Amino acid sequence: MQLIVTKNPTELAKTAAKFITKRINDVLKTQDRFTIALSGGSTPKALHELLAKSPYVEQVPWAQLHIFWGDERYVPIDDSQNNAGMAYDTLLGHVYTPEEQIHVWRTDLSPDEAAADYDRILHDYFGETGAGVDSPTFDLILLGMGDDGHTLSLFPGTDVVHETTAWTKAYFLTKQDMYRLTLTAPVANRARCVLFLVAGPQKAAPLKEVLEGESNPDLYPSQVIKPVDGELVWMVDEKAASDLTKR
Ligand SMILES: O=C1O[C@H](COP(=O)(O)O)[C@@H](O)[C@H](O)[C@H]1O
Repeated sequence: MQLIVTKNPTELAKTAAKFITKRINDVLKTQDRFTIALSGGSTPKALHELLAKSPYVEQVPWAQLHIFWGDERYVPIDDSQNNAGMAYDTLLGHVYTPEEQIHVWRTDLSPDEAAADYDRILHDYFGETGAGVDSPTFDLILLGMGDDGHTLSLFPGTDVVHETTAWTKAYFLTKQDMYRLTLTAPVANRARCVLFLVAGPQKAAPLKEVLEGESNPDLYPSQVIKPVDGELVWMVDEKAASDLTKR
C-alpha cells in the first residue's frame, strides 16, 4: 500500500490528475483501451474539473477510455445526487469518449434489474470464460471514503460488505432512505490499481481506523478493499491524514 499525503484538497486533485494521466498513458503503451471506474460524492468533483482542462484534457486519449462507476445512488441521472450525472456535468460532457464506451448504472430499471444489467455488462465486457471473480478487471478504480468509513456503496453494518461472489448488488440503505447500486469487493479487488481519494478533517478518525485500526469491516467497510495482485494507493490531504501515526 502506498500513502500519498498532499497539502490540501486542491493539491490532492492536482496530484490525482497527474497520477491518472500518467497511468492511462503508461498502460496504453501496451494495450489499446483503458478501463476505469469512477466514484461519486463530492471529493472527485475538483479532479474531474481539472481533467477537463488544459494540460490534462489534451494528455488523456479520451476515445480509448472505457468508463464505469463503482457505485450509484438509485436516483434519476439528472438528479444532483446521481454519480454518473455529476461526472457528465464535471468531466464527460467536456471530453469525447464514445457513448457506447460509457457504462452508467440504469436507474430507470428496478434496483435488482439495474444490478443484474450491470453484472451482465461487466461480464460481457471482461469476457468471462468461467474464471468468474478470478478475471482481472479494471485498469484503475477510483474510490472515495465516506465519513462513516464506507466506500463504493458498502456501508457499515450491511451484508454487502461481506459479499464474496456476486460482482454487483442493489439494496435499500435504510439510513439514507435510498437504494444503492454497487460493485462488490471481489470485483474491486481484481483491479490492477485502486486509488482512494480522501480529503477533509471529518475523514481523519475513520481513516486512522481503516489504515491503522483492528480489522473491523462491519464498522469500516473500506478495509475490505485489498487488491489481490494490483496496487493500492491512498491519496489523502493533510487534514484527513492528521490522526495517522504511520506517515
Ligand atoms: O456516497 C458516496 O460517497 C463516497 C464518498 O464520497 P465523498 O464525497 O465523501 O468523497 C463515494 O466514494 C461514493 O462513490 C458515493 O456514492
